[in-house]
Amino acid sequence: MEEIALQQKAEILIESLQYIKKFHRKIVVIKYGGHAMVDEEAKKTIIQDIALLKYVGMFPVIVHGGGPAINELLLLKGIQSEFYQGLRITDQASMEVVEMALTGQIAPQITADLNAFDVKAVSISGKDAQMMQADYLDEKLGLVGNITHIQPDYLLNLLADDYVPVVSPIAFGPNGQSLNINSDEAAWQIAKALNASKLILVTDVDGVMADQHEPSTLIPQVDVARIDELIEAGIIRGGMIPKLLACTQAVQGGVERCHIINGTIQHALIFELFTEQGIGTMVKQSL
Ligand SMILES: Nc1ncnc2c1ncn2[C@@H]1O[C@H](COP(=O)(O)OP(=O)(O)O)[C@@H](O)[C@H]1O
Ligand SMILES: CC(=O)N[C@@H](CCC(=O)OP(=O)(O)O)C(=O)O
Repeated sequence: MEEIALQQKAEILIESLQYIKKFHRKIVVIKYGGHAMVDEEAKKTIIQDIALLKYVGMFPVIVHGGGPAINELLLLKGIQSEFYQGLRITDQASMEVVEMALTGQIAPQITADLNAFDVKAVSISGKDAQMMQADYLDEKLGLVGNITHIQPDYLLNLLADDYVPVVSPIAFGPNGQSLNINSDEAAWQIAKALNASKLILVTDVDGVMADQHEPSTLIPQVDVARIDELIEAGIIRGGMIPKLLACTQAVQGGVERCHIINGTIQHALIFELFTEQGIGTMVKQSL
């Protein structure tokens, strides 16, 4: 019995060998969405998975979100918040709260959790070293940014020194003004600038579904050429639109594959990266 269990363990490790080899020394950008951070058990396994990716020789880069935590802090401070097409209308008072939640709470927590696994993680704001530069997107949205340039040197130096960067989606705007960036947007821009092999968007739904409320209708692969059609048909709505647009930009910008996965499934990242069938929805470019 004991021997069979050991044999199975060895087989599992050998099955993952081809993937470990494929992604060795490759950059994988992981967008860790706010909704996937709500479940404590799943949160623990995401951190373990990232630590494992690092220890088998990949270069994970984390871009985190935190919509629910920002909402909670705004509520506590009595500040009303509204969204326009998935983007938070951000005035100066809200911006302070957004920055406090993202760079003051969420990034240091993810970093500390990773460091507890002896991974050298560091939290950085997109503003640091002017890494993520942006302009105002639309005056109706206030302090929301439109990324104009990613300066990747700082991130590349961190990776070369074996650090795992945990990036908050705050950009350096005109005169150093902090600008609020949707984290899906920050993630694809960073993935493209780093020439990443993969972009993985971790959310709290299984992927793109033909019927959004029916997990059995999961679409395992979407070609970028079909995305507009799926949006026009009303199959992809709400928060899924920026995700698929981010995937489109990433794969058109040279990132080989983009995946949307459910981070509330324990060890979702390992399923995606180290198994033949993967998990969630893969977005790829037509051949
Ligand atoms: N076709 C679809 N398949 C799956 N989810 C969809 C679809 N269309 C719209 N959605 C919505 O997109 C949401 C995911 O986006 P969002 O809530 O912004 O995630 P996150 O906070 O992780 O960035 C889902 O919870 C779901 O309500
Ligand atoms: C401009 C804009 O909307 N910024 C987002 C940034 C956080 C985010 O994107 O978090 P999720 O990934 O959890 O949604 C916001 O203020 O909520």
